[in-house]
Amino acid sequence: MPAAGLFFTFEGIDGAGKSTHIAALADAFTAEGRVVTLTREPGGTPLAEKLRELVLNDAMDPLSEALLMFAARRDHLQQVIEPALARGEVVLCDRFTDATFAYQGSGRGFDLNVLRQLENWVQARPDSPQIRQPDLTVWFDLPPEVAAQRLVAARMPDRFESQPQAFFERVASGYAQRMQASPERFARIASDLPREAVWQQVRQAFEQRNWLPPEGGRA
Ligand SMILES: Nc1ncnc2c1ncn2[C@@H]1O[C@H](COP(=O)(O)OP(=O)(O)OP(=O)(O)O)[C@@H](O)[C@H]1O
Ligand SMILES: Cc1cn([C@H]2C[C@H](O)[C@@H](COP(=O)(O)O)O2)c(=O)[nH]c1=O
Repeated sequence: MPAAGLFFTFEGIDGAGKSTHIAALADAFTAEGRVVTLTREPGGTPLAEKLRELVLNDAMDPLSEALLMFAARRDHLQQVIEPALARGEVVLCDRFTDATFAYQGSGRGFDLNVLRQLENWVQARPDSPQIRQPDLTVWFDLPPEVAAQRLVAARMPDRFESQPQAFFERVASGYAQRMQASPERFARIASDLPREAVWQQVRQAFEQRNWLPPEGGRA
């Protein structure tokens, strides 16, 4: 029987350490013989990458920002995520809808009920009464002041990365609320630790759910 598709998303404030570990997870699944689709939001398709350029660089009001995030997501789901899951692949997606609730909802103060409605429309599936949601969301939880220190050394800030620390405190509390609402979908990773200690938590989150074997556990 072909393997079932698996959809995993990675969340956290800017600089929390997602990218560092997504590549290692892709290697771990590939080593298990799985085909991996590595992708990101906003982005992942030619159209969604164009929308990414706009939302990361152009000034706009919170409703426009939220609508563009969901427009990019709709295209990404239809062109990349759903087809990959239908082929039985492992989809590793750097950010998804929890980011919209955290950034546009808690960060910008945009109406959460409108976001819930958009989530229901955009993630609707023709073959199921349930909307598409990740099988697991890995949340890299890092204090905003630590993330800011890490990013200073890393790159030029975009529209989101240049927000003040209070914005990222609201974003972090938005992630905490999303986890509280669906605890079974989340693995919280204490991320203010050395890279190897963070990786061990990430790996264990997948081993505990039997999506990866114990590290070094194969002959
Ligand atoms: N555990 C760690 N300790 C110290 N520095 C780290 C750790 N993990 C990642 N970093 C560094 O912090 C910076 C941000 O990491 P990374 O790019 O992985 O974060 P991110 O969550 O993907 O960020 P963004 O969402 O903004 O793209 C990088 O320079 C990375 O090398
Ligand atoms: C999906 C999504 C993303 N954002 C923000 C969060 C980040 O600041 C950027 C993406 O940059 P990254 O380096 O690729 O993480 O976009 C958002 O505000 N809302 C969303 O739904």
